[in-house]
Amino acid sequence: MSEDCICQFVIFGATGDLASRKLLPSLYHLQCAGLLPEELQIHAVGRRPWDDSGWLEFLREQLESFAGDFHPEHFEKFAARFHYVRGELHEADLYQNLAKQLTKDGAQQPERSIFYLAIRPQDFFTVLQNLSAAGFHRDGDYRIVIEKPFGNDLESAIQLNEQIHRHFREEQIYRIDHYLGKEIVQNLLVFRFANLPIEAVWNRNFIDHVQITVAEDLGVENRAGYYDQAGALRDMVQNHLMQILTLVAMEPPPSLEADTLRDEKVKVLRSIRPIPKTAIHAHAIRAQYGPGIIDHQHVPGYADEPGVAPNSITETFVAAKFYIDNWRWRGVPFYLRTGKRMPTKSSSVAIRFRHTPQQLFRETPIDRIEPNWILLSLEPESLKIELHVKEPGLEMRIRPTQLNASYRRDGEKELDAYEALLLDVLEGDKALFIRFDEVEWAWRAVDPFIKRWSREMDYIITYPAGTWGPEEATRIMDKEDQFWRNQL
Ligand SMILES: NC(=O)C1=CN([C@@H]2O[C@H](COP(=O)(O)OP(=O)(O)OC[C@H]3O[C@@H](n4cnc5c(N)ncnc54)[C@H](OP(=O)(O)O)[C@@H]3O)[C@@H](O)[C@H]2O)C=CC1
Ligand SMILES: O=C1O[C@H](COP(=O)(O)O)[C@@H](O)[C@H](O)[C@H]1O
Repeated sequence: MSEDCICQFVIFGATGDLASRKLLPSLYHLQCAGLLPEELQIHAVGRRPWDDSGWLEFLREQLESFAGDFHPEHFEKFAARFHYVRGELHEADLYQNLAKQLTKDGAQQPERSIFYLAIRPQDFFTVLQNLSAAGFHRDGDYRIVIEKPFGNDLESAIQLNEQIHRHFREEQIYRIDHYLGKEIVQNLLVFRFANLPIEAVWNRNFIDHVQITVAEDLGVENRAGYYDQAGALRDMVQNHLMQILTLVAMEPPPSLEADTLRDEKVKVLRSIRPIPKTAIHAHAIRAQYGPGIIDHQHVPGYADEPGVAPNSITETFVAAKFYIDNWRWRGVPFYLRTGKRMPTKSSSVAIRFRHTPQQLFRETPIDRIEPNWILLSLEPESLKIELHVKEPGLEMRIRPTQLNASYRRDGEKELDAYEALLLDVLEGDKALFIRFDEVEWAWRAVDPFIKRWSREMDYIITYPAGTWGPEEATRIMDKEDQFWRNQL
């Protein structure tokens, strides 16, 4: 066994949606690419009454469904790394069994290990406390990967952080936001800071508004246990969308070192204008999907999904407006929107520029002249700039065209966000993980909505599945000529 290899990887919540959809396929792809340390053992923790063979059957099914390419010969080697550990998260037995399994014969302490918390946020602390009591403490070489949302609101996030620090050192904590592992999200930094013409117009003098959309066609699937408590604001806005916002809005950092980047991101979050209690409805709208049609198939509404509480008013859609009160962005609205059961999976940053000061080409009706846009699509990946050109012919009519700056060359393969971030955890590289002050200031930005909505528990508007959300979502826009950009 190589000396500096961290060779024990424990997944809490190994039977959950995150594990099935993302973690297990990513680990499997790393296996296929020969990127996992030879000695790595993976301990799958779940409460289902299985032995190793029951787990392996489940593992195979999940990989066949979600890994894309299933190779029996890679699977055999991958499967050989696994052990199933059955237990309830709040019972000490589980951790004692784990400690036995991770302690070599004759050793005093369990081996160096990574613990991945792919569980509901309300269980994070229970697990950490139990781990610490079982001997996986701050003095050993243990890495803890904590999923988002970190906490349930500002207060609980601060409390959770304090509690964690009683048992573990900050260096041991990897707060993950997998959007930071997406290459196109990282490409935002390159686009902005490696291109002089872009950075020169990236401010309030030229930009009318910014839209960040993360749309999913999936519904809640089988994860109501987690989602019905969380809702879209906590699940997506507080973390993924806020992280994208910081990368769009931040100042150039002095270097790409993890902490200098985080310092700049925190400055953005601290500059977000606090939303007064009386202005919540002008700044945000929440909604829940009803029944509808996606891909020609009827799908049920959220209220009829398995595990959703009767009369749940959990939001599956949020549109919100933020202002960043600094020299660069004062007065420019940032519109954020996310939803489940929208027509398609698509995530984007759409930046609309102001109109030119003079309308010279009068043969094109003024209401048909859309200002320039920069359209950065995270999924499917693309980067476009929308400009005007002259329509061929005698008249000076203009029409929009798109410059496509998409950057992936044929054959260049996308590394999945989780693959990249899991490798970082194995290598101990924290550059793409979140510092607590980022979490804290992101909660401060969304906390006014949480507080207000927690007092409005009797009603939520709905939108038909397969649509771009409720029509009311344009209500938060500042000007009549602003509209959600659905097609890029
Ligand atoms: N799903 C996704 O796409 C993503 C999820 N995340 C984050 O991952 C975390 C988990 O989400 P997700 O996987 O969707 O949630 P799920 O509800 O699908 O999974 C929760 C997991 O915890 C297990 N569990 C729950 N209670 C206990 C218990 N008392 N004892 C033992 N095990 C228990 C469940 O076991 P069982 O299967 O038996 O119920 C399941 O394996 C959340 O923080 C979420 O924000 C982050 C990015 C993407
Ligand atoms: O964190 C989460 O992200 C997924 C969407 O991730 P993506 O990489 O597929 O865009 C979302 O489905 C889930 O609800 C949320 O917890």
